[in-house]
Amino acid sequence: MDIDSDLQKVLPTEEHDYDREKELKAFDDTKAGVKGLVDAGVVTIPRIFFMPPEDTLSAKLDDHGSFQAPIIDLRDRAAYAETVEKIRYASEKWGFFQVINHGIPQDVINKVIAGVQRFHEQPKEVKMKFYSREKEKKVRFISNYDLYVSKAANWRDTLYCAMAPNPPPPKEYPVACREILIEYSEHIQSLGQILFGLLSEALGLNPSHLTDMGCMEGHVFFCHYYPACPEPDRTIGHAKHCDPDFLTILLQDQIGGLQVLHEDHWIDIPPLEGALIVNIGDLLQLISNNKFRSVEHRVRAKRAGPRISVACQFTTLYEPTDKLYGPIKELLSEDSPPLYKETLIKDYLYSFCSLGSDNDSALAFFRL
Ligand SMILES: O=C(O)CCC(=O)C(=O)O
Ligand SMILES: [Fe+2]
Repeated sequence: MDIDSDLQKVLPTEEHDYDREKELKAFDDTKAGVKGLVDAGVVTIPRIFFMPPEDTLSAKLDDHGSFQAPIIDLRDRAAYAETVEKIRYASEKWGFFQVINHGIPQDVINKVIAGVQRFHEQPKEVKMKFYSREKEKKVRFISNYDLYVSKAANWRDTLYCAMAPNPPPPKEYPVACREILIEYSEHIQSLGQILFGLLSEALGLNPSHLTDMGCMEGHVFFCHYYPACPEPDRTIGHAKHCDPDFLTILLQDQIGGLQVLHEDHWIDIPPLEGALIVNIGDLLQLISNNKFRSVEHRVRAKRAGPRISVACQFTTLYEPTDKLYGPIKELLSEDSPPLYKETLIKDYLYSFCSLGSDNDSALAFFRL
C-alpha cells in the first residue's frame, strides 16, 4: 500500500488547493465588496471569510442579561454633576455607554442611515470609482481595510469620509449621501463638544481641557454596510477590535449584532431607538494614562440584513501634524507615573493598521 497516497485521501485536500493570497486578491479586484458577492447569489461563503472556530463559537450571544452598558440622559442639565459621575463610571468600567436626548434629531439619524444604504446599494459601477486602499484618501469605499493582514475577511463593506479638519470639496463625497453626511457632521461637532466637556470633567480637568488639546480637531465617518449573511456562524461582521481614536460616536440601525467585552463576557449593545453609542478610543486611554478604557468590541454576522452603522471617530487620521500625544501631565503623580510614551496620531494608526484589527491592541507598542 502506498501510505503517502492513502494519507493524501484522508487529509483535507482543501488546504493544499487553497491559495489564500490569490483569493483575497480576486475578491479585492472585483471592487464590489461583500455586497457584490451577495448580489451574485452566493449561498455558501468563500473561505477567505472563515473565522477560526474559537472566534465564531464564542460569537454566539453570552447569556448575561444582567449586564447592560450604561445609558446616560444628556438632557438632564440640572443634574450635571451626576452626569459627569455617570460618564466617569462608564468610561472607567465599560469604555462604552449609550446617550439619549443628545440633541441630534431622529430625522437626521434616519436620513444618515438611508443615505448610507443608498450609497452601498447603487450599481457597482458607481461605487467602484471610490474603491481604494490608499490610506491618505479622504473619501473612499473599501471592503476590509485590513484584508491582507487579518485572520479572516469580515462580512462588511465601508465608505470612509473624512469630515474635518481640511475636508475635501463637497463634490468629492458621494452624491448618494453627501448632503446628509455634511449636515450630520455639524451635529456631531456640537455633540462632541458636550461629550469632551463631560469627559474632561470626569477626569477632574477643566471642561475645555480635551478640546484644547485638539481631541476634537478631526473626525471621520466609517459608513458600514453588513449584508445579510447566508452562513453567519462561519464568519463575523466586524472582528473584535479597539478603536484607534480619541472617541467614537456610533449610530446603529435596528438590526443589532454589536457586542462589547465586559468582564470577560460578550455583552450585546441592543439597538435603542434614538440613542447613540459612545466609546473610548485607544488615544483617550493613552492620554488619560489608563483612567479611561478602550474596550474590545465586535459585530456578529447575521442572516438578517443589511445592517447599517456609522462610526464617527474623533481623530485627525493621516493629517500632517507634528502634535504629540502622551499622558496628560495633570493626571500624573508619584503614585500614577506615565504608562505610555508620546506619539503622533498617524504613527499610532500605522501601528494599528499593521496589526490587523483582530489582533492585540496597538497600545502595547507605546507602553513605557
Ligand atoms: O458597526 C458597528 O456597530 C461597529 C463599528 C465599529 O466598531 C467601528 O467602526 O470601529
Ligand atoms: Fe470600533
